[in-house]
Amino acid sequence: MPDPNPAAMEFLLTRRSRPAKTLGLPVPDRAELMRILTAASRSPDHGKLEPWRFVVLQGAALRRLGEHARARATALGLEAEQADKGAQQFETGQLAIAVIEVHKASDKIPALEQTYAVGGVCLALLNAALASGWGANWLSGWPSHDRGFMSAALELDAHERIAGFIHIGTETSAPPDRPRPDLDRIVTWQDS
Ligand SMILES: Cc1cc2nc3c(=O)[nH]c(=O)nc-3n(C[C@H](O)[C@H](O)[C@H](O)COP(=O)(O)O)c2cc1C
Repeated sequence: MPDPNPAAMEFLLTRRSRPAKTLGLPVPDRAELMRILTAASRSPDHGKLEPWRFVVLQGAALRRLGEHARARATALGLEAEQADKGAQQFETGQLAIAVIEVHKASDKIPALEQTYAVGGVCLALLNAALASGWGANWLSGWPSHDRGFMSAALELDAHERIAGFIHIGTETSAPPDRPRPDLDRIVTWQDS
């Protein structure tokens, strides 16, 4: 017989992100973040390769990433609007966790499965923050795909890349929910 957890199911059925730009102070302290990161790391991981790590970014560290994003935008010749889009999450954010995909050499586990696992960690991190009562938002943006930014701002090695920045903070406004997928369009049933 199933052993339901109605509170967990209700959370999953109603969970939603809060836009990063609406997140304010306070933010979780180190002890609470360790609990949230522990929950995030309790994620499916084929072959137990642990192909991820976290960089917790706050205050001056976030502003420094903003400066790196501006410098890369200039080096890449991006328009001002693009530069702003890339830099603003670091210039205005209070707390963000960079989830780093750390590719592990393996004869058995394809790289794509490691990428899927890290995506799962990002969602688990988002959900752990939301379940703890914080607002949270998973952002990427062009800097997260720019090798120059990855090297200069976070000193990532060639086998590492940014899976996402999970912003966490206090919700200051409650935007309406976004439309959700129509299950009738995406579910097929096969039983014969
Ligand atoms: C890999 C990934 C990257 C994303 N990057 C951005 C981003 O850079 N900017 C943005 O506005 N939304 C981005 N989003 C979408 C936000 O996380 C958005 O708030 C989310 O889709 C809302 O979903 P939820 O309410 O179900 O949590 C990204 C989502 C994913 C999965």
